[in-house]
Amino acid sequence: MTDLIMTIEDDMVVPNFDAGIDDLPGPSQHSAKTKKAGKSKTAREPHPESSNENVEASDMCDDFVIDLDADNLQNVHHSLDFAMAKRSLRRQRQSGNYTNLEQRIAKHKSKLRRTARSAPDAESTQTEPSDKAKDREGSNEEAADTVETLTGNLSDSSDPDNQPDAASENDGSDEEQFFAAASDAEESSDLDQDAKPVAKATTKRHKKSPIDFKGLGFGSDSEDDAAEASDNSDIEQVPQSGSEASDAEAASEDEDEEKNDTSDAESEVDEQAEARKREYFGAIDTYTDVDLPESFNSMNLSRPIVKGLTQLGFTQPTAIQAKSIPVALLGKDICGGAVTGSGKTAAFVVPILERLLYRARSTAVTRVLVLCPTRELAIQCHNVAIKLAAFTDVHFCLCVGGLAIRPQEAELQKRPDVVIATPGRLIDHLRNSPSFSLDHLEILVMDEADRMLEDGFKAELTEIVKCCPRSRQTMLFSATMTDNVDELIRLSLDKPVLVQIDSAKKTARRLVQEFIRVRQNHEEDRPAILAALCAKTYRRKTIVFFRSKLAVREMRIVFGLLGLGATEIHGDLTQEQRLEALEMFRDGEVDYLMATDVAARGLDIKGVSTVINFNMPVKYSQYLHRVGRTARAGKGGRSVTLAGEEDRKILRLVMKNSPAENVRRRVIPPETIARYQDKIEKAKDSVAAILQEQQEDRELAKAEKEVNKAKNMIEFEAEIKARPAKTWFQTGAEKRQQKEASNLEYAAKFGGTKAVKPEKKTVSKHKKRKAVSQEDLAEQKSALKFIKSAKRANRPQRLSATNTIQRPSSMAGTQGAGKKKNKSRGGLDVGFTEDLTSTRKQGNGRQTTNAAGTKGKAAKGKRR
Ligand SMILES: Nc1ncnc2c1ncn2[C@@H]1O[C@H](COP(=O)(O)OP(=O)(O)OP(=O)(O)O)[C@@H](O)[C@H]1O
Repeated sequence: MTDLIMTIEDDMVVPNFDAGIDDLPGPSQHSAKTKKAGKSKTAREPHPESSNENVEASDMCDDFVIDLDADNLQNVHHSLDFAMAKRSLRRQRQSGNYTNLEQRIAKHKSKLRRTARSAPDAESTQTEPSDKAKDREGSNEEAADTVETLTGNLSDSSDPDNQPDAASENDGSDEEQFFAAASDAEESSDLDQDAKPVAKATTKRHKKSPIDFKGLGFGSDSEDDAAEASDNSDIEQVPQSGSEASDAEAASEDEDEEKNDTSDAESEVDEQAEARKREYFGAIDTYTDVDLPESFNSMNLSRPIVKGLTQLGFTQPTAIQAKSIPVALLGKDICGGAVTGSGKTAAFVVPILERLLYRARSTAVTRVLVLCPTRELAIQCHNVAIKLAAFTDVHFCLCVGGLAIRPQEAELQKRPDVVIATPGRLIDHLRNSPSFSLDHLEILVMDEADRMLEDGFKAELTEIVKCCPRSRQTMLFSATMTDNVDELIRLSLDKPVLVQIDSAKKTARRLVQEFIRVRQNHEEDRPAILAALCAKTYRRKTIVFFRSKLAVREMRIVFGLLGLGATEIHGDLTQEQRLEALEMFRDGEVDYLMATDVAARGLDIKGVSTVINFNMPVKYSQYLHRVGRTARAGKGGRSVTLAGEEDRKILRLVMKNSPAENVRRRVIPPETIARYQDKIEKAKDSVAAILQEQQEDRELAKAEKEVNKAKNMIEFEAEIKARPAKTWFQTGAEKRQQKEASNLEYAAKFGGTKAVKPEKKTVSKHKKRKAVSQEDLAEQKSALKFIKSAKRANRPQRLSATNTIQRPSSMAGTQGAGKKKNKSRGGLDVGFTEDLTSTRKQGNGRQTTNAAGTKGKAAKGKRR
């Protein structure tokens, strides 16, 4: 490929302590040229995103990462060249002689600890209370309650009640030792960390290890492990064992064969991905000479855009914005990657708006298309775009599935400047909405591009891309981008610029990740662990992710019975119910949002303090997106994952890609689990009854919908028959097939992840049908029969380019969201959005949470 390719790399953001970093021998993946350029920038002021300094530094020196302030780091580098030492250590280890060097490292580390202890507490000067402080608040609240539960959560080793159930575990000693270590670490994080953050960082940083499972209590149960766990229990000793652990090769000496294999496989996969990336993006040359803008004002943006940004409180660009906006304004294709919550939405919306300010206004055409993988994400993106464009005359249209199609068609007929859509609905419009086309498209954006490529949208995307002019500018953004370079080639980016701020495997810098081990024979403990966690520790704005919809429904009922306000979001709900649930959670009406992965990507809900993974997701990228719902926009947050034995691979990736001081282990004492198990057991019958009731509700609602549909068909038969028959891009079965295939492809390519099991759609449908009463079934059948015959009657008619059949206004009036018809286009945009989000106004059977967690009476009342 002869394209001129430019890449902006991590080291373009200059951390506070660049001098120290630059002194390090650069890792091999950074070209000498880039390093040199990085050095030349050391005098520059810290970037607004310099809060990312440690993460970025860790990218540059992936083996030794120190979370220190500039002075300490310089001390370290001046006194010992760690990277060199590490290499020698490795060599000496191979020859069996490393005592001397280890002693040297140990000496320097203890010196470092001494320095760190005497160093002033940088973080304690923060105005915002730290997460730890907030947790401490929680702890105090808990103290009045069943204190042992909270301390139990943190496994207070001094409390006999909090000791692990030795009888039930075969590795009591190593667990006990480890609990002590975890407990110490956790408690000190609550009580001491603010006082000694540097000391903590110093001692724990060396635990950064790709394969330090023992550190999390996931190691084997051998005596050796127990001994090592014992070492780890003394936090001051961690660096010694940790320094070994931080060296992937060295650590592999202590790991079992399986771990070695996986580690090798992972690095091989990484190398392959890197090679593919380089092949596609060509020689890595650079943007290092470009002065990155440090404020929006210095980006030469127009006044209306700056006003929009200011109104949203965006004064300084985030790193991804600082790097990609200037490139996007040049009209170049972009492949942008930055950690979750880093402001990628504005990174593409701002240049779009800026460019649209200079559009020819004589003819209205759709010039920009933004594709999002989920409806909620598209709605959110639409809202952000409207706010940023508040002082411009740019018009938007939202086209997402699950909402009335007619109002969207009406909007599209007005040829909005920007269409924000989900792929399926967009294709529907492209095929069936008269006069809508992408012929004049200038910019195509794909948010969460990797998800769209990997998750069954590939064919749809290809179809959409085919409909766009080749001359367009294309921008792809995601927090987990790089694995899909092959797919990006297919999307024919033209001379793309890679704007990769953070590694595609990194979590947000201020995210603390906790793990709770669920032993092989204790899988049934999960509900009790979750209930205990939420009832006692994580009481506010918490999202809980599950693998299945049934699990979401069940746990929501359990939460209701335990008096915990929760709502749910998953694919079995109508779009209105999904939006309703989000709104309730956003507004703080409930504290818990129980979700499947439908809510894992992109959602930006202010103040989410905790994300809990009831199960570890099957892909590491899913994990990153899930935990990315907290710790956004530079704020702190916490994730808690219930990890089983089968989750080691993902856990290993977490360990490898997160600063060690941000990874914790949490232990919940068996008594607490038993207590909550008891409560859940007692509620079992109620849960079953409520589930049954919900199932019946759903079936009835479905039947009601079909009947209404049939009524409409009868009432408007002539008009409906006169319409052109819709054409579909893919059948449901084809789509499912493709999703399975792409998941398998992903698993085969990138290993370390499992293919998603094919959905058992037919079985569940069958079961559902069984549950419906005979009467409803008969009603449904006759309605469906009628619909089918009406459709059959329509079949010969096909959409043609010249077809301009007008829909009867009476039909448009039946679509709830389309009722508002503002005269000005701007008014329409806003009204449309309001209609979408304010589902209450539409009487859509708001989900209310009562003690039993059942859906609202509104729906039932409506039915009656
Ligand atoms: N320049 C800025 N200054 C302050 N806050 C910002 C800025 N840019 C974005 N934000 C805020 O950061 C948060 C995250 O932004 P956004 O949703 O665009 O992140 P993202 O990178 O797309 O996340 P994800 O990968 O999860 O989709 C939002 O609440 C947004 O308001």
